[in-house]
Amino acid sequence: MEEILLNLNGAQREAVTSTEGFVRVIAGAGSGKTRALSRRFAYLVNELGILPGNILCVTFTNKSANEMRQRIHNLTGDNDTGYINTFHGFCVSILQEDSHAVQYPKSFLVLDNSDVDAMLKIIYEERGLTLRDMTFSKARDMIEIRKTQKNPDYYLDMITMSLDTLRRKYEEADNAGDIIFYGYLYQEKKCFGLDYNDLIKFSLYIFAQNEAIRLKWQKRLEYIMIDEFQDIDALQYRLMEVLCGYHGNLFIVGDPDQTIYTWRGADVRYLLEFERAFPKVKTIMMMENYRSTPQILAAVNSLIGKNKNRIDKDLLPTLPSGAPVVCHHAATSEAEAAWMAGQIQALRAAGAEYRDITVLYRAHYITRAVEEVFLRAEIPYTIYSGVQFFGRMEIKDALSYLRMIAYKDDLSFLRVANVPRRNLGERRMKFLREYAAERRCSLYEALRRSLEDEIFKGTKAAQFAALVESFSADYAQRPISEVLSAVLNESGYEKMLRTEGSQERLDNLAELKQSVYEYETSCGEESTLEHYLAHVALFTNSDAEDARDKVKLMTVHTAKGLEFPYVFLCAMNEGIFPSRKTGTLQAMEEERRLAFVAMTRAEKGLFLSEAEGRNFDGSPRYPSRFLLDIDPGLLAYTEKPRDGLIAEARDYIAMSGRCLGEDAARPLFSPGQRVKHSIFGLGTVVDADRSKGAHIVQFDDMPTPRAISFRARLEEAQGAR
Ligand SMILES: Nc1ncnc2c1ncn2[C@@H]1O[C@H](COP(=O)(O)OP(=O)(O)OP(=O)(O)O)[C@@H](O)[C@H]1O
Repeated sequence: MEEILLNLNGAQREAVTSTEGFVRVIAGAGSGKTRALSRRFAYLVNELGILPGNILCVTFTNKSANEMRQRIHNLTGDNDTGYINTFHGFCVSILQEDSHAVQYPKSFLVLDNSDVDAMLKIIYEERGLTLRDMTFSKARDMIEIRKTQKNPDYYLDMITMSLDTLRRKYEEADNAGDIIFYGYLYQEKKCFGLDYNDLIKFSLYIFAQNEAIRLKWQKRLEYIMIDEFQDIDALQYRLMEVLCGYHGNLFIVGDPDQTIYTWRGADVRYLLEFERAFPKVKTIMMMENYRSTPQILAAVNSLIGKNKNRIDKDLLPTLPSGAPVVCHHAATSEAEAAWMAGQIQALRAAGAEYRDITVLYRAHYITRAVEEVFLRAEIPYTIYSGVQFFGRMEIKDALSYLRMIAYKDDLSFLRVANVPRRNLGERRMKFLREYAAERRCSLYEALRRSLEDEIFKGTKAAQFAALVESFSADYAQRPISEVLSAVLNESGYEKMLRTEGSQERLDNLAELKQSVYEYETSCGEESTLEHYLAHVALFTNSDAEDARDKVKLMTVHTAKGLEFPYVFLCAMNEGIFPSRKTGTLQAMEEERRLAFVAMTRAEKGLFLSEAEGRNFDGSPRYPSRFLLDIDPGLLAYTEKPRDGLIAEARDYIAMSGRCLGEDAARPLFSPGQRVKHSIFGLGTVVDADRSKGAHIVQFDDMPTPRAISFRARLEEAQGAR
């Protein structure tokens, strides 16, 4: 008993030992939620003698489920760790046992995105649809929306209709939306496949239809615990309600400030209104933070305090004082990365390991500059979310186009000849391979010589050859950046990505173009295409060995729930973080929570940075509003942005704030209040006009009043005229 409660504070002990009834823990970042949750599991098993198989512990990701399983195994020594899983994972357990109730076999398939795409491909081919009718990514979204919102009862078709009837429904569909939707349902049923929505819907259906099965699960789950409750969605909530319906022992933990999945249907109200939904709810608050230094906590409290829709609560420090939060402004992304590299080397010199250091960012494409600098500085790193920049499909494709122009080699040919589709499939490739082997020439040469052959009728082989020839003829006289842009355009490659709706890939290509441009401007005479290709080859080959001591690079979403001794949060610029896609006040608050999640990952050191430069659309890059949100007294600047830049940034933010409707919520100066303008000096507010977005001010040194836009900052002033 003592061991289980060892090193827990009062609130944590209470959370661990309050086993019966409905318990809600509202906890701050780093306040030991995970510790409390795993100890509670151990307490139930070791102290109360509950069987692990009668406990359900729901986590947000598979990764945290694995970690939780490990922790609980260490605490209980029991190999049976019960149901520790995500909601979807748990539904797989339900269906593996009870899918017979819907006439599905135990061996049903759980579908992932690539399975869905494969099904879409069949439907498009069968019904003559093209990406012009709907891109795959749009089709996947459409299916998701129909399943969750428009046709929430769709699963009844899957369960109750015979395969033939479902097929007929698909065949009778006459518009792209219906064809794709019913085609997909048919394909799913045909292979007994279930996607994430189906897993929960099917489980709920079985529970609703079959009381015996429902009671079996309800009785089995004597205790239910749910982590990251702030990100629960409606279906998951419904499932939870059913599952706890017999014993009524439900324990939930969440932090409203860490809601970052609203865009996927999460609803923080389930956490905030929990006590209204269930009887006799006990609420425990955990605000003491054991992770970060008081300096880091002061900065994050200052940031999250700027969100208007939140319960006011500060994280309370428990650790001794540490280093100040460092903030750096750089002239370019490269300079920013170089600064980070310098700081990392300094941390190493002071005794830190590379593995203690993590670089966080909002969007994948940010890693390009960081990776280049780290490679040069020989800082070992590993990317946790997604693929390394130069290993990404679209980057490899784009570089292969360049190589095709310069070298016409077989590898590049194989990579791009049929991307986008030119009808050069396996049969024609085989023909080229045989031709090339016989005549000892390259595949491209083989193609060029056989363009007239019957086999290439109806293909775009001739256009491809013409493209390569025309670029080969004059690339040496053109800047590489221009060649790259032109070839991505004329080859149809970018168009293909646009039709697929792959915005992230397009962003990555824009980043590649930017890097080529920087390479040209910094290399002078040496900047030939061949030189450039040799230069990037170093990056593409660099993912070989896997030593353990490495700096980690990951997106903020991936970092959820993790902690690291030193955190670098980079590219803190408007348009990146907050993302340029942020269109509403709510979304902006979610971005701020995301920044909060990022910063609260840091234990000993937090380094914030941003760089001037241009966005992909050519607009200037400003420091992020999230940096400006933090009380400047809490940041130690190694290099501060110019005052002019900060003023421009504030203007920009004020303007974009108006688009978000921020002004509607902004407190105004009231008539009679004294204010100070940076140029006009002291004055008295006559009126405030929201529709005009301006205060009317009578300045002391002016004969008539002026309307001063909300964009200009007026400061509160004391003293009568
Ligand atoms: N009572 C305690 N005394 C000392 N250290 C603690 C205590 N509780 C938790 N910790 C430590 O504090 C850190 C944060 O704990 P944990 O990871 O459980 O937090 P969390 O609430 O899940 O965080 P987040 O929501 O930010 O991901 C861990 O390093 C943990 O070991």
